[in-house]
Amino acid sequence: MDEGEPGVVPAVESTAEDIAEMRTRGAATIADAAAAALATQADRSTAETPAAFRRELRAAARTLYETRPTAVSLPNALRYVLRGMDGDTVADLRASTIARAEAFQRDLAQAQETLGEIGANRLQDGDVVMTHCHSTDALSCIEAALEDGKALEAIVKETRPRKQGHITARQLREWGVPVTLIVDNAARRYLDRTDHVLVGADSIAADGSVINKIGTSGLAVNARERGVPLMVAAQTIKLHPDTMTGHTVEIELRDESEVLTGEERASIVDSESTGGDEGDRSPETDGALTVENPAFDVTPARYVDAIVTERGQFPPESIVTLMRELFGETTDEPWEA
Ligand SMILES: O=C(COP(=O)(O)O)[C@H](O)[C@H](O)COP(=O)(O)O
Repeated sequence: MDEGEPGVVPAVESTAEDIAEMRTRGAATIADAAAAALATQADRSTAETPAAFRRELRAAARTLYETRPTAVSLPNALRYVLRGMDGDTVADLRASTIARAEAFQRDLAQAQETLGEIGANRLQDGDVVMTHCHSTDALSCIEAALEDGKALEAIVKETRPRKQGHITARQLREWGVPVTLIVDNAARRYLDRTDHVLVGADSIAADGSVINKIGTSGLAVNARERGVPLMVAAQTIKLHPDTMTGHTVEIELRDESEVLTGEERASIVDSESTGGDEGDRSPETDGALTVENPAFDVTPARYVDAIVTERGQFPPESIVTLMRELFGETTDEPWEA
């Protein structure tokens, strides 16, 4: 991350670092943390003029925006809060920004609950649900189904390289759901006894394609081949308005170290094959061994059976109508103003 922008309070810097380092992760959780950070910036700002206050809030939003590129919930949250910054005095600007951020957080929690109730209707008593990664929106559907008295079982994909499947498994066990944890490569085999694949989303494009944790698209293709429906649980904050004007969603590439330790690299690229010294094994010098670590992939709309939002469930091809209604045709980046 950069040096830091003038006026940005340390709490915002540390929220940004938590997001970048994935101590705070998952699209909804990131959006919630970003809104809370803007409220903290507003609260702790020492700006003496309205112009300075606005500058600081924009700088704070930029700091948060630059952390991770794929989950659109982050810029959507920042845009929402900054648009609510209103007033002619620092006191008014502070109060309106904090109120707007708090409203955002309340709505986010409410949307997740509502979405869960809608998604739960798709799940029947006795169903087996396969999950990928850890999605609070997806889990909300399972929680609501359990509250309705339905017994569910889960097949939880480990989700390499960071194993967010363990977080999902822990939550499901806390709720008393029987869990079978599998490695990602076993998914197709276990689709034979799966009734629903249930995943979340980091972004949803105007054509209904779903951007989610790497491996989602392969799972979706396999699920279609096996005749298992794929349901995406995603609050409308995951709709990516820029895709209405043809922009593509940037897929985050993460560090090699999540995939391969230095020792593992050395065991692959030995001194013989590099023709160099024992110590000459850094990623820079072992140019011929490239590790790529995309964090997300794109699942085309045709493999998705339903997108469940707090506004109802939609066939993916019709999501653009909701996107237009909620975001209009254009978006701006108020932190660049
Ligand atoms: O892909 C991930 C998390 O990726 P990462 O671990 O890289 O952040 C989740 O499926 C979505 O963010 C949805 O989560 P939620 O439903 O909680 O918003």
